[in-house]
Amino acid sequence: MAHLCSQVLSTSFFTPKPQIPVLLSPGVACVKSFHQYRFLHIKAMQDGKFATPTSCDESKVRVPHVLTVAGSDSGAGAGIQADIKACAARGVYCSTVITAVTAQNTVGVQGVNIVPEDFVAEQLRSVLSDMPPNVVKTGMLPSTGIVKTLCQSLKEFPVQALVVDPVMVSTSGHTLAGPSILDSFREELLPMADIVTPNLKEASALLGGVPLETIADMRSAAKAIHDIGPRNVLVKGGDLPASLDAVDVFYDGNDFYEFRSSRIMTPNTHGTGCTLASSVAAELAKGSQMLSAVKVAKRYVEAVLSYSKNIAIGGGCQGPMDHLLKLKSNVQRRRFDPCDLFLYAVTDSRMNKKWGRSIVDAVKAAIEGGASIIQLREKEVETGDFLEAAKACLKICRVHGVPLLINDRIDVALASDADGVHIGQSDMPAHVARALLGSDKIIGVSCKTPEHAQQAWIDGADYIGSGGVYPTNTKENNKTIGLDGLKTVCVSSKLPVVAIGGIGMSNAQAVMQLGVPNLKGVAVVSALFDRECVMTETRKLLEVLKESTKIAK
Ligand SMILES: Nc1ncnc2c1ncn2[C@@H]1O[C@H](COP(=O)(O)OP(=O)(O)OP(=O)(O)O)[C@@H](O)[C@H]1O
Ligand SMILES: Cc1ncc(CO)c(N)n1
Ligand SMILES: [Mg+2]
Repeated sequence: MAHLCSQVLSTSFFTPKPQIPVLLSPGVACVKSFHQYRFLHIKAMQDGKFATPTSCDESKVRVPHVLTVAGSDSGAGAGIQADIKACAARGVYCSTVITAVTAQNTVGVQGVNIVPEDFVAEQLRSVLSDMPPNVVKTGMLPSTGIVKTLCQSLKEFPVQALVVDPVMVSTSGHTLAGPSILDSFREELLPMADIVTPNLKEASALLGGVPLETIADMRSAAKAIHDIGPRNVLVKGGDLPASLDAVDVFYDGNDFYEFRSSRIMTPNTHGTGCTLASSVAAELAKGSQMLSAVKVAKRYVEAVLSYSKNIAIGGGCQGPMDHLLKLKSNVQRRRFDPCDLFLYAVTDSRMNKKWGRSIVDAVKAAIEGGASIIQLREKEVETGDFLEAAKACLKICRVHGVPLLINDRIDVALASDADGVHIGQSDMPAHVARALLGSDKIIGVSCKTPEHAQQAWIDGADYIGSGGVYPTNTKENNKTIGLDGLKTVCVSSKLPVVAIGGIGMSNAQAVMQLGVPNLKGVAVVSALFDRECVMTETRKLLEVLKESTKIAK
């Protein structure tokens, strides 16, 4: 495999032989010729950075850029709209040349209006002459004239890579580019392409109508299409009948690769092809080699399909996907609910060591016992180990819908994508933590006084922890504020409060019966973790807390 890969990487991407580049300033190059232009991109990619062909200003930041030349889909599942969203999701700037405007929805294609050839040429000139993209990706090219115009423009303004998605028929069966374009595809566009990504019907059309029904057929088709001239071919198997997996066949002229993912059972597959090709283009623009670009793109399509499998947009049977899953997963993260503070379990590395348990085992047991929120307070663990433990705990917490907070360590919270942090008065100020963590994460602050509570509210915290209510030996030199001190803080606090410090089975009821509405629960360390069976102790405490709320009512 390793040698196959190196074969692929060394032969598949660009044909021109490298020449000596003209470097005008370190890291940034002004380029004189087509070959130098391409070589600089290869070199920059090898160095992990790109040269900006038209700029010699070192202070400017390079942005990977894909130009998509495609049709507009009013339903926004495919076409230009899918391309922009896929590029945005992959962190790449996307400019657009629109070749046709389609009236389309989840039912089908109601109309197609082709943009005049000279206006496609004008859009191409506008973008290519002023803001050269790293990669051009093509979608719907509805006329021979438009294909020829594009090829002409690419000769005039060469780019690092050309990704051709030979869009012909929509999934609903409507013709988007008729057979008249096939000759110009075969004769002009495909020979310029670094990769072409036909689905089964398109591969068949490019080869004069051969039937394609098996993976073996897809391999033969990939080889035959490669003979037309593109450097790489990806025959997509989304529509392969009776296939449990979604299998795509990649051929680089030497080797075949099968990219497999499980087939996601969903009607929301409109635009998978556009999304895949745009994602390949985006990865190439960021500097990936072809094989890894295809691998990453395929994984992204699978993730988006899986994320979007149950979304309901439109009444037809071909729904769109939701490309911006990363943004959405933040937005849809369960918001902090003050009731989460009810039984707040705080881990302690010394106690875990004493009882011979891992952090993960301690967390698992507390959750099984009914803890409603977990805080990892690990003062004696190395950062790397803490991060790994946090990630493992997070998996368990997510399964049970229990939020996981990290004590003090904002870096560990960020790196593990934990639900938030709990910070003390001498840690990073809460407003700085808020700026670092963003609006979705939970922030709790330890407060002993009404002034602390007021500041926590101003700083954007979600809750406060108040104590020590009783003397405790888990925290040295910690002033005890007693039930009175707790009550004073609760009464003044605009935020929900969890009581902490020396609370256990014997005194939890007294705390909960203080009778202040924003006291939402108790945080405990020793009462759970300095015991032989964490799960049993958590269960017992939960019962005590439930009982005390009944009494309070
Ligand atoms: N149900 C599915 N589950 C997983 N992957 C899928 C599914 N359907 C398609 N794919 C993948 O999506 C990518 C696009 O393939 P497909 O054959 O659907 O292209 P297409 O027909 O050009 O798409 P469209 O015309 O809908 O934009 C491929 O990588 C394919 O394997
Ligand atoms: C505009 C447009 N481009 C591509 C496709 C293929 O999915 C589509 N349905 N519509
Ligand atoms: Mg399809």
